[in-house]
Amino acid sequence: MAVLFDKVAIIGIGHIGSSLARVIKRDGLAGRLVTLDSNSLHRAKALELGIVDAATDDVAEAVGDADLVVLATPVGTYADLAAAIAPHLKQGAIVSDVGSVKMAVLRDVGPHLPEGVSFVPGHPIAGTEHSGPTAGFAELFQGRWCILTPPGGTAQAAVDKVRAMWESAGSTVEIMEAAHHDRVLAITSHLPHLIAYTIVGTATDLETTLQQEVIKFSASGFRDFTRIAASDPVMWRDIFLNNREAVLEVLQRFTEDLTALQRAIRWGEGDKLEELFSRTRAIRRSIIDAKQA
Ligand SMILES: NC(=O)c1ccc[n+]([C@@H]2O[C@H](COP(=O)([O-])OP(=O)(O)OC[C@H]3O[C@@H](n4cnc5c(N)ncnc54)[C@H](O)[C@@H]3O)[C@@H](O)[C@H]2O)c1
Ligand SMILES: O=C(O)C(=O)C[C@]1(C(=O)O)C=C[C@@H](O)C=C1
Repeated sequence: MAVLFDKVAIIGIGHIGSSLARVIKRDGLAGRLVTLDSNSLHRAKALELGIVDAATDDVAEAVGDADLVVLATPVGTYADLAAAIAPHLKQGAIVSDVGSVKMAVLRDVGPHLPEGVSFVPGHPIAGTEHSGPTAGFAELFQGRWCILTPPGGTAQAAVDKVRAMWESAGSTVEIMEAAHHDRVLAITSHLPHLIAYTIVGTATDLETTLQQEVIKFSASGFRDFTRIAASDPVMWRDIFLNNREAVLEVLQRFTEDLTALQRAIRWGEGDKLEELFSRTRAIRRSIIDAKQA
């Protein structure tokens, strides 16, 4: 692919930032690729891996002259980072991000950006439970969705350039309202993580009483939960604190459904259990069929 940007700055060269850096390098999307990261070990590793041209902790050096700046740190850092980078942004620059929530990004980043800078928030729906620059890989975004939530009035040319970058990564891009994104992701991503954190926490507490037997006899169902529950604690703390309303809403609904199941088990209502399990089995099969089509 042709060069999309003369200079790109990635803020945070962890799992997602380094995966994007690998794509940018692989596809020659930037004339120069610089990272700003507060962790000196991550800066050194990114240089050693050859996935960036320069790594710094100096904001002006990183974002000065950049045509695209991508925030790829936990969303709780965004407000301070936006305030720090804003004075160094050039006219015509695009600011984007990869954060897992989007309303909070509009709230925390948007107000800091000067006139003449375009804002195209993004969220690649791809990731693993691993963190840091060694956990990244260029194929991470292949065949996955990337949601962009540009605020009304954003220059179309800026949206098109960010779209082209994600399409080069192999993703299908969808434009969405930030509030809608947060409600959808609350159920498809945030609630499942909360459930995984809870179930592994409960099992570990029980294990103390049952003396090690929970982990010892854990079958694949529980192991799947432990993978999700191994996800980065800081990243997920920030997601829940910054998508509070949408998560609390689906959690309320989930709690009611769980109580209904509890009742069905207590009163021996097998038909109710079987009806739900049949419905969810059909959903799983339709997801697999849609993927294969
Ligand atoms: N991991 C996933 O599955 C996934 C998927 C999609 C989106 N995201 C989003 O991507 C973002 C990054 O997640 P990740 O998994 O790559 O995390 P990560 O921990 O692997 O990487 C974060 C990087 O940011 C750096 N950093 C942290 N605070 C900083 C600061 N104030 N200034 C400069 N650098 C700082 C860290 O040193 C680290 O290198 C988060 O906003 C997350 O919500 C994550
Ligand atoms: O597969 C995983 O490990 C993930 O949790 C990835 C996952 C998800 O929930 O789908 C996690 C958070 C992101 O914002 C996007 C993707």
